[in-house]
Parts: sequence; C-alpha cells; structure tokens
Amino acid sequence: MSVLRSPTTGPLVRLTAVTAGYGGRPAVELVDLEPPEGRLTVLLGPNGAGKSTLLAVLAGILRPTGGHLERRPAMTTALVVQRSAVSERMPLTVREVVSMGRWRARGAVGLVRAADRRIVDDALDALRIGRLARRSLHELSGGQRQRALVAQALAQRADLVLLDEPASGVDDEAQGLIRAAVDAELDRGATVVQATHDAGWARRAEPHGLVLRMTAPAATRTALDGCEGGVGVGVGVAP
Ligand SMILES: Nc1ncnc2c1ncn2[C@@H]1O[C@H](COP(=O)(O)OP(=O)(O)OP(=O)(O)O)[C@@H](O)[C@H]1O
Repeated sequence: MSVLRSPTTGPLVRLTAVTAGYGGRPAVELVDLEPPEGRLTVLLGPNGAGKSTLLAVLAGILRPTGGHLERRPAMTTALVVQRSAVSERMPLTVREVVSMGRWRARGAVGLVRAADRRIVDDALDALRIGRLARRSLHELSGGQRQRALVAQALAQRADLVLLDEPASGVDDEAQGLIRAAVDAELDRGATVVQATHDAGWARRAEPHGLVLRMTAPAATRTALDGCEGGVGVGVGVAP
C-alpha cells in the first residue's frame, strides 16, 4: 500500500482500490472513494460491513494493506467514534471533553484563548449540553455522552469530519440536534462522512453528496453504479 501526499489542489482525501482489515483479514476490499468536498458522504451498511474500518482509514489511523490513500497535506480531521468505543469512566467533565477539540489548534499545553472558549461554548450550545458542562462524563446517559462527543468534533472546526453512527440510540431531540450540527458543518464548508445503518441519512446526502452502500462480509468488490443527481451508489463488498 502507499500513502500519497497530494498537492493543495488535490482531493481532500481519496481512496483508490483500498483494502484494509485486521490481522491479515480484510474488512474492506478494493474500495474507491473520494468524498465530495463540502458535501455529505454516507457510508450505509449493516453491522460488520466495514464502515468503521473505512472511517479509520479516512482518518489516517488505520493503514491500508493495499491500494492508495491520498490526504491533502495539513488538512485537519475530526473523528467521532461509536459511543461504545469510548470509556464512560473517563474522569473528565463535559467541558473538558469538548475543550479537547481545541487541543490541535492551540497545542495541548497552549493558552486557552477567549476564541477557544467561545468555540467550546458554541459547541456545547449546539448540542444543548451547556447545563451539563461541569458534570463528569460517567454521570451522563448514553445519549448525553454522544452529544458531548459530537460537540467535541464541532469544536475542532476540522476540514474533514468523520462520524460513526452519531445518531444511533439517541432520542428524537438529540437526533435533530445532530442533524443540525451536520448541516452547520457543511455550511461551514467541512466535508462530512457519516457511517450509519439508517437509510434516512442516505436521503439527506442527496442530491449533491455521495452514498456508499456496503454489504457484509467484505470479500470482493461489486460494481460501482453511478446514479442521477450526483449521488454515487456503490462500492460494495459482496459475500
Ligand atoms: N479491532 C478489530 N480487530 C479485528 N477485527 C475487527 C476489528 N474491528 C472490526 N473488525 C472486523 O472487521 C469487520 C468490519 O467491522 P467494522 O466495525 O468496520 O464494521 P461496521 O460496518 O462499522 O459495523 P457496525 O455497524 O457493527 O459498527 C467485522 O467483521 C469486524 O469483526
């Protein structure tokens, strides 16, 4: 596999024939994907289809075993992992969790500027968790924790925002807030890639985004099937 560095004019991130997995077993195979900039890309598929794996490759935290990964130099990435992947025992308050979203911009030991505080406040407000700011993460419900994780991603003001099932298991209000947060990130110009089982999100990617339909288990690539209206469908992984 190779990791190519593209010039500033190249794609934000592009996968070409990427294969990736664990312990020699591919979880996704031969995937081509270039999320359209400033748009929503939805990775749609059942459990085990490889959505989280693909997000990890896009985030640059899982090295493909084959194919090419191109990431624009100096681009910034925010990744919201599945809630179950985050220890609820982390001894951090909600404000601290969201403030961690500013670490890259200010440096982990850098001064917290008024602008950073404002961005954190805005992120807390966007997910309506300002009143929970001083509570420890472990005191929150699962849905409240999910809001805090999405708020942390908003605080990063990243170029590429990767969300793994952000609205799963949360109530209607939180779902609405997360949808609005995604819209706000797109309005800001961010490129958003979201993994989900929910076909409703696929409709939200239309008509300008991209839907990547995935099936489990990963083995071989099926046909790429372009769609009208700018919605690409396909890269599958067929049994
Ligand atoms: N850390 C890991 N070690 C070994 N195998 C893994 C690991 N993570 C995922 N897998 C395997 O890779 C395959 C794809 O998993 P992945 O989590 O990417 O799918 P998914 O589409 O995100 O599923 P879900 O909807 O359940 O989150 C599965 O067969 C899974 O068992």
